[in-house]
Amino acid sequence: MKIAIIGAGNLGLSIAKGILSTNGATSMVLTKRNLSGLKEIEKYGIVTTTTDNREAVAKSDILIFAVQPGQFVKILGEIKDILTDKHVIISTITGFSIARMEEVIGPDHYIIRAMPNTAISVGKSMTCICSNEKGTKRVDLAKAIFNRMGHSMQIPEEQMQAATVICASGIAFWMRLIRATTQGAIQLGFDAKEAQELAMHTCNGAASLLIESDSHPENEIDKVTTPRGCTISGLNEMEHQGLSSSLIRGIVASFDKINEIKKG
Ligand SMILES: NC(=O)C1=CN([C@@H]2O[C@H](COP(=O)(O)OP(=O)(O)OC[C@H]3O[C@@H](n4cnc5c(N)ncnc54)[C@H](O)[C@@H]3O)[C@@H](O)[C@H]2O)C=CC1
Ligand SMILES: O=C(O)[C@@H]1CCC=N1
Repeated sequence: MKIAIIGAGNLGLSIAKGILSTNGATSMVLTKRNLSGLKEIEKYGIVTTTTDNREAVAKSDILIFAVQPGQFVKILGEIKDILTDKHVIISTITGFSIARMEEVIGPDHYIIRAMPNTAISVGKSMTCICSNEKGTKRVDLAKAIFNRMGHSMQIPEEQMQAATVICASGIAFWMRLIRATTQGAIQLGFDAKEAQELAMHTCNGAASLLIESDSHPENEIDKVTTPRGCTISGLNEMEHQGLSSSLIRGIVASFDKINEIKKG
């Protein structure tokens, strides 16, 4: 697969690293306005870098756009006349609808919107996908690409904003929970490095338990809460302090904000 990543910033570079670590491309062209931050990744034989988006599009079949929303219209305008049937167009741009893309490049292209997260760099992204394709050929290809670097789910376009909050911003939410658990472990006597190791592997174990056993969180909680034991004491105190409530309210605040940004 010949892949171009248009806009190799935080997300674009994470996707590039994920593709490299899963041998997901035969060639990869990365574009950016200033190429100095791409020196490391250029050392991989299949990677080339350029500031020329048209060159990247012409050399590739799969186009992954990862620029800021304000930069996108200009870039689409720049490359629209060289888009062909061979191209699979994938946009990761937050809040930028398929209809708005069609306004710039025309209605005859199949467009995929994908919302990955930065864990894509280590092959563990939760990526939501939607498309204007009537069939499934390109969506299946996009799913195959993102499934190599984690897990994907096809959703209606109306749910992309919510998916952004839960999956893309979600990385930051989970990081803060891991950080807080680490701080608790330090207070209980572990040094900072050990504390983080305990927190992140326990978090990984909790998610893996659910993924691999198809279980429900409360089912797993019941297994570790001894009557009158320490787990239920800790859990109940966390709930008295508003743990679930603050997480839900944070998610809703994030969703309100993303809708406000979309309105412009
Ligand atoms: N950071 C994240 O976790 C996620 C971000 N997104 C979305 O992905 C997009 C990119 O986000 P970030 O990577 O955080 O932004 P960023 O600002 O780090 O990266 C954008 C890159 O595009 C490059 N660029 C600007 N104009 C260009 C042009 N004309 N040609 C080629 N490259 C150009 C910039 O040099 C920059 O490196 C945004 O739309 C964001 O909403 C989506 C999911 C997750
Ligand atoms: O914080 C933001 O607005 C963007 C969208 C998802 C990740 N970063």
